[in-house]
Amino acid sequence: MAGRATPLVLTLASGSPRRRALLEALGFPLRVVPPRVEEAGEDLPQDPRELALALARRKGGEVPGEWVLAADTVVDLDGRVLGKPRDRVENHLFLRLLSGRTHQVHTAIYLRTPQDLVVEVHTTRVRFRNLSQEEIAWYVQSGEGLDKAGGYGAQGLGMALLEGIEGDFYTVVGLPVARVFVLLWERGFRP
Ligand SMILES: Cc1cn([C@H]2C[C@H](O)[C@@H](COP(=O)(O)OP(=O)(O)OP(=O)(O)O)O2)c(=O)[nH]c1=O
Repeated sequence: MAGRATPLVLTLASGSPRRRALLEALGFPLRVVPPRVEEAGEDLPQDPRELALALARRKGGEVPGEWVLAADTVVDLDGRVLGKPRDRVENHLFLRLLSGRTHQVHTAIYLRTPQDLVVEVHTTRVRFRNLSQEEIAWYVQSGEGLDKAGGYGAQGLGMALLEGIEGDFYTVVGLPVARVFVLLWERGFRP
């Protein structure tokens, strides 16, 4: 119809319910297309930040659309990547490693627009309390950490494990949402 622009839709190349909820909370019209990518492999970088960037690119590059957003979150304990735990035993191990220490959470974002492509990585430092074996067992049996990088969710029961956070909280839970908001806003995509 003359004079009526097609409403913009942001294609979210992610199966993460967290990412979806954050963008929906801001009112962005979304189309969710989970990418089917291998998140492991010999061809991926070892460096945690580079790994997050490579995976975000891989996810976003898979999905067609005019406005496409993808992200990847990596937990980095002194250079060692802690991915999603394979099972409860590994989740237990991860929490023992994280206990009483500070780690970094890197979230890379990939935003493809009709004008350009932005790929960048954001980092937040998270410090865990000293956790007892009983506390770790309590958390692991909840199952909350199993689908999350590092084996915990700072937005859920995992809040009880934290001593402090330095940086953007939303970077920890999977999307530096204020930065995404700015990138979209600057390009004329407003919720
Ligand atoms: C550290 C941490 C991670 N996470 C989540 C965010 C991400 O969803 C997940 C890391 O895995 P990702 O591979 O980044 O994302 P995903 O597999 O859930 O979704 P997709 O690849 O389809 O986009 O861990 C939390 O929800 N809370 C936390 O505190």
